Amino acid sequence: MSHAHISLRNIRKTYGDAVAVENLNLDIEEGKFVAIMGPSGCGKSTMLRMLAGLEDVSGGDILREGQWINELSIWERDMPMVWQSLALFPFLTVRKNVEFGLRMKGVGKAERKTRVLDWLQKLGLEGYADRGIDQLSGGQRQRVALARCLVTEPSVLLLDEPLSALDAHLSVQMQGELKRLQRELGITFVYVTHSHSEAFSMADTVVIMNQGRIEQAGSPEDIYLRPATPFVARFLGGSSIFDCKARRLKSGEMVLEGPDGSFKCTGPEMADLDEGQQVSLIVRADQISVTAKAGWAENEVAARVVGEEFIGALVNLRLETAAGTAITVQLQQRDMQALDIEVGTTVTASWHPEDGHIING
Ligand SMILES: Nc1ncnc2c1ncn2[C@@H]1O[C@H](COP(=O)(O)OP(=O)(O)OP(=O)(O)O)[C@@H](O)[C@H]1O
Repeated sequence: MSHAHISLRNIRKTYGDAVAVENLNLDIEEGKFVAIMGPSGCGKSTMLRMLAGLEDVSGGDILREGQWINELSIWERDMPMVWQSLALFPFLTVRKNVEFGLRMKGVGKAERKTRVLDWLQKLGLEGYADRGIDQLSGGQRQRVALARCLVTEPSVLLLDEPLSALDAHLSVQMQGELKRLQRELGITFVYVTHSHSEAFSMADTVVIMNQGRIEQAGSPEDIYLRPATPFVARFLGGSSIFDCKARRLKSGEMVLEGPDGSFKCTGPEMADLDEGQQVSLIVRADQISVTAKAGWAENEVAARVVGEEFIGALVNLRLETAAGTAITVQLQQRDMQALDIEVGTTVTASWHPEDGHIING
């Protein structure tokens, strides 16, 4: 029987009466980059700390290559963790910081020296070996923290928001370096982040958590194109969510009806709907068009412009329907100028029936 590299089975963590993680099941394949996302307090760090052995589980099993590892110590698990605060020793040099893990493992002096130099080189730190930690930039410190974990050549690395203390430019640079290292070394990365761009640009699998549970786990494309729950669609942002009920017309065609009108959808999910079934119709911001006049498209809704945000060449236009549904539309700046609209203007938002995505509930 083949086993996932790491499996979490029905993992639960409680602190007194408070439940931090509940019924959490996840299989992580070897050499994959798994990003864990979710709102603050949803249990991301707790899950990572349980994997690392920094926190006991209250229930469930952690398996590695099919072996039960719940009771292994941090050192025996060999899944080091890099986190935002880095936890470097400020009184030791870069070289001594990186060497630390090898000393703990009882690696001999000569081998320690070679391996430390090798990793300092791999991370572009060879000129900094004898510097103190306080003489380094944020990005250099981040690399020292990574080198300190990677020098022990673990097959799994746990990372808790490792780039969140860096400025935007450095963070993007480190994202590229992290992904390259992960791919070249074939290490499994379990990476907690608040940043959508970090998760979606680097991960093979994105896991979205909510209130201690997993809402959806899948490829970035899957999660982006096919959010499984209204929560995931809301969490990712950039989509409009219409509450609807399925209704069969006299013609036999199924439509989606709600406070914002009656909409057509040609997605494969339509065939499985029952009359009266409650669904959420999700339409991405880049799939919605805005026109000044109505009567052009199959799916249309009138909405008032309530805000606009300029992001480089794009504009996020925020609209609200008479029923109070929030609609987000992404436009090119030049298209926005051609529309000649402002906050308070009423416009028509429309989309093609094949562009809607249906979620139960
Ligand atoms: N030592 C603790 N004692 C009591 N409650 C805790 C403890 N550690 C975490 N919690 C609670 O467990 C829940 C999950 O916390 P956790 O730190 O895992 O969330 P998170 O998703 O990592 O949040 P953030 O994104 O803000 O870092 C929270 O409600 C938190 O308050």
